[in-house]
Amino acid sequence: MQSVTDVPAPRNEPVHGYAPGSPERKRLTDALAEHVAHPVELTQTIGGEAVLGAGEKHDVVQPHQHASVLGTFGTATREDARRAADAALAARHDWAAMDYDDRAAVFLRAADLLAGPWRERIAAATMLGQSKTAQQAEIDAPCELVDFWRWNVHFGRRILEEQPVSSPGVWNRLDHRPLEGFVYAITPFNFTAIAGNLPTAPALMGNTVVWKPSPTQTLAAWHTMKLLEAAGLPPGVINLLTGDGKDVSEVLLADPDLAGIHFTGSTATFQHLWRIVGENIAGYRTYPRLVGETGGKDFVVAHPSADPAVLSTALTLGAFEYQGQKCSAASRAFVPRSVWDVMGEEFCATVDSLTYGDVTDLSNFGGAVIDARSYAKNVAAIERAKATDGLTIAAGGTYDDSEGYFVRPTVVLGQDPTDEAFCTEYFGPFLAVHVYEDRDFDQVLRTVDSGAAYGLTGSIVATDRAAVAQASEALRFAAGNFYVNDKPTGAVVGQQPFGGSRASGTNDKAGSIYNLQRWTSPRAIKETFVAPTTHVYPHMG
Ligand SMILES: NC(=O)c1ccc[n+]([C@@H]2O[C@H](COP(=O)([O-])OP(=O)(O)OC[C@H]3O[C@@H](n4cnc5c(N)ncnc54)[C@H](O)[C@@H]3O)[C@@H](O)[C@H]2O)c1
Ligand SMILES: N[C@@H](CCC=O)C(=O)O
Repeated sequence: MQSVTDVPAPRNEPVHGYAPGSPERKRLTDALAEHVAHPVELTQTIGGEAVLGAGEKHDVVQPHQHASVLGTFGTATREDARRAADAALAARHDWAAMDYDDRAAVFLRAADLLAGPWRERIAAATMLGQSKTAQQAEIDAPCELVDFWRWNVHFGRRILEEQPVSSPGVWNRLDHRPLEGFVYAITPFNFTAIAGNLPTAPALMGNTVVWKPSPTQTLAAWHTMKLLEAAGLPPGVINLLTGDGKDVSEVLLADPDLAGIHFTGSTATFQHLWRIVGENIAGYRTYPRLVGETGGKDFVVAHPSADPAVLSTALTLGAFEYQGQKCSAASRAFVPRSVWDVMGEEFCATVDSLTYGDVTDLSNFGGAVIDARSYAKNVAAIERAKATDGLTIAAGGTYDDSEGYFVRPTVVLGQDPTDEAFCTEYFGPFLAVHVYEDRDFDQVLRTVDSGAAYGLTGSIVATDRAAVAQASEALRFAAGNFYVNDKPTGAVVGQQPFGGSRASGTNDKAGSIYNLQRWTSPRAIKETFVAPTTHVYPHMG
């Protein structure tokens, strides 16, 4: 049982601007130079020990300059996976028995280290390894990861506080136990904060974890692991394995002690993992908790009353920040003809003016897409658009991978809102726009709702309040995060709990009380102070 004390009040980490001449800009450029000058051996952490993955070796490169190697890892083997699961199970008893405050203190200290002395090291690793600009890295890690760690401690405490009523002579309690076994955290390339949150949220609630980050995010993940160790995380609580995870899953998904999967990534990968768990279901000690936040085909719908400047900015930022590689990125837009006539041309010119380049040149708006696979997928989408009747390239449409995986921000006008461009997640800087007749707003809302399998984020841009209310109701199940007169990206922990349903995931809202609840298995305890000593009821005479 855990005691309940006050924890520090959470607050959102302020976002640094890195303006020319600022001290944080100097620290950031120093950190960038340090990473580039010293490629690292990206070891795993198993039971607190640093060991190189025993399998095939891979380089982590700068996507905007793919000849530049930042580090090398070895793919985790089945043996590595076995040792990691054993280490997690060995650490489980002591970690679960530790008071909540002691566990929380590790993550609060990690948050303060990241907000302070580790800030630029992790931000620079995120910029270089994942091709993020200073702004995009800043809102990811440090800021969002600091927020996850601080807010989770606050939410976890609220869960412990949740206790039943007691009737006279009886004391009822809830013991918020961790799950029985280990949690398998599998994380995506695009957010260092998500990668850091997925293993630590279950750990805060007393679970021990095997963490498998994305190969292309390994540099920042490795530094995050080192930061957690510096914050006092005991050996074995989180065990980091490198590589693509295929062999790891063969071992861990077949383990009777698999107690949960904390996943963020594509819909296809999550469905694959779920399928294997389903096949193995009779072999587990307990039903594994499956928490997965997955893909999106996020919409912006404009009403004829929309402010053209608000719409244009929401589309530019929503679709093209971080090269469209946010699960929340606007990738389909529905714009009334009267509004498009006002803002369409200027919007496309703005998109064509966006600079994508080397992210160490802080004047750039964006960088490259993550790797050759993503580049090929986006090139294919652009070429298909060029070759398809009814689709027209209105901005961008070019690409070049000679130095980095660069795809120009691309706007495609589509007459048919059911075309593939309006329902497939390309996960790149590709925005499909359908211009509709002003009178067809009702029909367009139905098309948006049924047009894609996902349900992650979306926006309505309108000044007419009745239109906002109509869209909010018509699109109630089309997005787990719904925005009014804003871009559909940029959720802040503690302010807009994040996640979606349908093909976008289990909607357990990362960085919220709902998510942390999934990592506990409450035990109800009833204690009777003066216990009955007869089985005879009054009515029995
Ligand atoms: N909804 C959200 O909150 C959210 C947030 C970020 C990203 N995403 C989604 O993530 C996707 C992009 O990320 P990605 O390209 O890293 O996704 P991905 O599915 O390719 O990979 C995600 C993780 O799964 C691992 N993986 C793949 N197969 C595996 C297996 N058999 N066993 C174990 N691990 C395995 C990968 O190595 C990686 O670590 C997009 O679809 C995006 O929408 C969703
Ligand atoms: N939470 C982020 C998206 C995470 C997915 O990539 C946002 O709201 O933009």
